[in-house]
Amino acid sequence: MQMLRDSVACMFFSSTPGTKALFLDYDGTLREFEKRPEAAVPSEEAHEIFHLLNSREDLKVFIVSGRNKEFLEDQFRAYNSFTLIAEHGFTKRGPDTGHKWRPFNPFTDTEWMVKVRIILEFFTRCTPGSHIEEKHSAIVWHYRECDEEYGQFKAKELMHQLATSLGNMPCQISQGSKIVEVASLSVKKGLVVRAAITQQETQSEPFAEVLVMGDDRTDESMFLDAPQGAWTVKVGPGETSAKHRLKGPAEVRRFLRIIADQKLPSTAMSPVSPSSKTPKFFSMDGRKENVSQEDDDADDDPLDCLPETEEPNQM
Ligand SMILES: O=P(O)(O)OC[C@H]1O[C@H](O[C@H]2O[C@H](CO)[C@@H](O)[C@H](O)[C@H]2O)[C@H](O)[C@@H](O)[C@@H]1O
Repeated sequence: MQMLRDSVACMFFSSTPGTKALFLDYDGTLREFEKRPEAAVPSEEAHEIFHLLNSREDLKVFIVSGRNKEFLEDQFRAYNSFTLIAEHGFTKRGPDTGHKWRPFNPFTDTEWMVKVRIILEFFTRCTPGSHIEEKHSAIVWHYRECDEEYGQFKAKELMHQLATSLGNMPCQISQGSKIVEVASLSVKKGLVVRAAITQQETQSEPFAEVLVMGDDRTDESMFLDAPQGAWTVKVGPGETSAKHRLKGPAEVRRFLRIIADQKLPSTAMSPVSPSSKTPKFFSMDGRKENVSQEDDDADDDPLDCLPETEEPNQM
């Protein structure tokens, strides 16, 4: 696995032909963690980057988050070219839904939440510092503010309790960053990526490039379901199926700023001219279409898109 190099950003310049897609997780990827979810809002610096990305007609930005629709709408409503995906793929809002929230699967069953809430309330009562976040299709037990060791111990116990109590109810239990989350079985971030790629293909304009960034276990399905030629980026440490890595949200924002600002740091040069490259196109069966040998090689070394005389800028 390689660290994501700055030079990869040149695949996402406006002078590169075709529409490019960015699938971005929120917590732990675009934003550092905070003790309470409501405190982790985008910084001014992040808003500047979102503003620049929003004004790029050649980019489609997808915020693929575990947050509920109210939070995402509050924070991202100014960016009307963005598609917002709430609760790991439960509902979405963007240009193609007329900026109205639409469920991905209108038959998502959430009746199991009543039973889960009772168990989480019991654990909250006996774990000082913990709290519950209730969403529309998922319910979360937070223990970031607990005593480190005791919180971890209770989280393990809760995972076990949920696994034995929920039987074959249509929900999935997962442990994220200082949270235990129970979500509807029919939601998965990877399905969002697949649907967007397929929709773009049916409009006869497959994405020229795809970038997927996430820090959490729920983001692994995006890495796995992304097309073969996609730039998949794990943010932070840990096992992953992503091909590249960045250290944390600050590096993610720095990388996105390079795309948004359209210049590579220190080299300050423009990317390869549009006419000198054939765009590579993705299809959902994992093959790349319309890919010349030259472009295939460019996948192996993104520095190929820079003029040969320049020194590469590596991270
Ligand atoms: O898919 P994401 O956008 O990464 O959302 C995953 C969960 O993120 C939130 O929890 C995390 O961030 C909180 C704020 O920094 C932090 O307090 C918590 O410990 C983290 O796990 C969110 O509250 C959850 O609903 C999301 O599922």
